[in-house]
Amino acid sequence: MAIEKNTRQLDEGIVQDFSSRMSYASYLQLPVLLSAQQPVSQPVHHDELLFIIQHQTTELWLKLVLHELRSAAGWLRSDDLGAALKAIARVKHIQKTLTEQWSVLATLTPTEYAQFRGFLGSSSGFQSSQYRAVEFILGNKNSKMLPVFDSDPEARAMLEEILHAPSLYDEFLAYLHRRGFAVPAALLERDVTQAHQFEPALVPVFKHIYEHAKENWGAYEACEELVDLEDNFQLWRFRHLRTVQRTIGMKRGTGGSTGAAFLKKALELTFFPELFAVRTEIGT
Ligand code: HEM
Ligand SMILES: N[C@@H](CC(=O)c1ccccc1NC=O)C(=O)O
Repeated sequence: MAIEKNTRQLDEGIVQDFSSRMSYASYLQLPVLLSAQQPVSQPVHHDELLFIIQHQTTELWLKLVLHELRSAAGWLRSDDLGAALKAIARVKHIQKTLTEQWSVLATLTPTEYAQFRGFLGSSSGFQSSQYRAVEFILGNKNSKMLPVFDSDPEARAMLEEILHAPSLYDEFLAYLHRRGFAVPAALLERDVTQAHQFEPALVPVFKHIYEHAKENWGAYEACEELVDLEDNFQLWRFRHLRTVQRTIGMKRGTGGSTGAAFLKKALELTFFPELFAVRTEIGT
């Protein structure tokens, strides 16, 4: 039937009685999800809801990123490169969404934020356990990050587990070793609770992969996927830094750090240094 009065007629079969059936709201636990936005400002500031939802949506996506990256590491461990690459591809799309999402928060002016910032106390994104877990699994291990989670034993235990597990890169290098590539033994036996440090002897391994891509397509593709992951991660960090600069300038952070100056230092970090170093060597 054609549309009449610019109003859509409902199809015959549309289910309407959910007294004993699973509904949208019950499957998604919407009463729990949608009751978790509780502004703390008094009187409630109009813009605090934006601030809360921006963070909560980020945490939801981080939950999926973590799920995918942990699975990807596991798939590499069992030599299932295809499954690992599929998970990483999904993570890359989530990262793009998260980076784009900063533009929503950028509509919060410094004046508006200053009107409710005081109510946030000492809370800060620095205390995000899921964010820290993602950093750890990508290889930016740092046990000094743990004490802020002492009052949250579950979060601390989750982080300790990831700290003591091989990172995604550790798993990739072990995979390459099993496939016959000359990955330095020091890397395969390294203390995985520490941040990965640049290993010059790994660069020729990647040079070989890049220069013989056709014969090593899986490894080559994985290298490029990891470069994308790092690139995307840095873009998120950069947008965070710019958002911080435009909302609080050079103020100290609520978490106690120097603020923008502290965040800027993270832009010097790298997860996969040899994958960037190999660029200099290619074609020479
Ligand atoms: C107006 C918005 C924001 C401001 C002014 C801001 C400010 C800051 C500052 C100053 C820090 C340094 C730690 C501290 O002393 O507090 C920090 C860290 C952090 N923030 Fe934000 N932030 C904002 C929004 C967000 C959002 C939306 C997220 C998403 C979850 C987020 C996640 C983080 C994370 C994960 C860290 C730790 C970064 C690291 O360890 O390098 N921030 N933020
Ligand atoms: N660190 C921010 C406060 C902040 O952005 C924040 C506060 C509570 C929960 C998450 C936050 N996001 C990122 O740090 C500030 O210094 O203004």
